[in-house]
Amino acid sequence: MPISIADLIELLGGPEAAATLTGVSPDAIRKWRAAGAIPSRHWPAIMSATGLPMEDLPRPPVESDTPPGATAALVLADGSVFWGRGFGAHGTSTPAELCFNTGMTGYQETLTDPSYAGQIITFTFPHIGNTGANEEDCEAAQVFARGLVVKEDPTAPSNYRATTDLDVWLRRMGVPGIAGVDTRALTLRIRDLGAPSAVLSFPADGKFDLAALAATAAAWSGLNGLDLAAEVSCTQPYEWTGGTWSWEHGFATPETRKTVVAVDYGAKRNILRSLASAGCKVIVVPANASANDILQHNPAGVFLSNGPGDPAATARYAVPAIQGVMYMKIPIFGICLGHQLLATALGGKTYKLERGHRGANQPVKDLVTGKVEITSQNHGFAVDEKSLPEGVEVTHVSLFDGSNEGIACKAKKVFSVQYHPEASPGPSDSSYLFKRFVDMLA
Ligand SMILES: NC(=O)CC[C@H](N)C(=O)O
Repeated sequence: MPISIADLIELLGGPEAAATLTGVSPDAIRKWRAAGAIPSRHWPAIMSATGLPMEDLPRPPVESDTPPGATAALVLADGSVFWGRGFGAHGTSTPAELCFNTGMTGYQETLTDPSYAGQIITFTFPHIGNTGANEEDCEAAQVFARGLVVKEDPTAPSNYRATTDLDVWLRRMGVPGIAGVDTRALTLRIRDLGAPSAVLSFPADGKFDLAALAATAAAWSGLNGLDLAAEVSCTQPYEWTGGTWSWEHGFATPETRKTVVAVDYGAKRNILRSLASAGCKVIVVPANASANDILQHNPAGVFLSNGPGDPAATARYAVPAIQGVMYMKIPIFGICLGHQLLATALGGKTYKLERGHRGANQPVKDLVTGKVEITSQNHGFAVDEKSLPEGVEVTHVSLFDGSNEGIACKAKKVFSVQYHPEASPGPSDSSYLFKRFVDMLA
């Protein structure tokens, strides 16, 4: 069966296809592209490998095309433009991976999750902002996401816990938002084309240079190979105090006994709170802490946090530290990026998912008990089960796409999950994992 250029490029993936196209005449490449034979997400790689100038990307409409009422634009690397109404902070985001999150609640926790560094978040739920914003529902002191895309304009908040509205809060956080976007069309595009690079622009003067915005997005190398944990981590060790929040009591002040060192690759606060509420005295150390830096606190256990970016890039310095801790037979628990790093330290590999998992309704099967948990998730990379060495057990699997969601190595007293047992936002079906970890500690 003859294979088309488009199939060939899809099959090889962008960079490999680009390499095979080196030496092919620019005119031929232009012709294929004009005929729609080159999937748009591979253009940047192919164009940079073949030396074709970026100006060859299709020209987006000129400035005078700004539709009436539009004050912000989401511009994708392929030059397509989604117009809307800006809110939050004026300005233009740095280029980022455009992803979507299916959560219906908890937008403030999602926005402050440091694992979203390097990404622009599209919410598929159309009404974002209804419950305003407050000081308590923050998973970090700032928003690391580079922009926010929503369907409806945020309305005035209706919630007794709100202290301000989403627009004002986002402005304070210095992050631009865009409303009025057809988020269903955008989500289908992200699903079908893979998470594209994009720039969100909400300029104070209302002027758009769309060609420049598209070129900025297209020139960005994407999340592959990027170590973002180092950018969002704390810089000095500190002790975390404070437990989880409840409606009756607010934040708990639990009694803590066993010392746990939590490596901060971009830790969400509710993980630290969950560890404290499970009885841990939590010492947080920076992402680049060595095994010695960790062990000097004499921990009963070590926790590896969630975090942004490509796990393979962070692994370069995180894996030797984790292996040093494992050598001392200290129990380890990892979540999300922490799961990917633990798997790497055990000899496994990670890869980028075709479609990331982001939302609060992700079914995961516990292969040990056969039970299904509905989980909160936010990841674009995953552990390759085939790469796991003997002695490492696969404990959880995604019921959406069969990808890995958890591992354990009993001999080494370590386990980890790809999803978020601390919820925030989302269901707390999996909160038992914090107790399981504490029960392992001497
Ligand atoms: N929430 C996380 O820790 C995300 C891990 C990693 N950055 C990924 O996208 O897969």
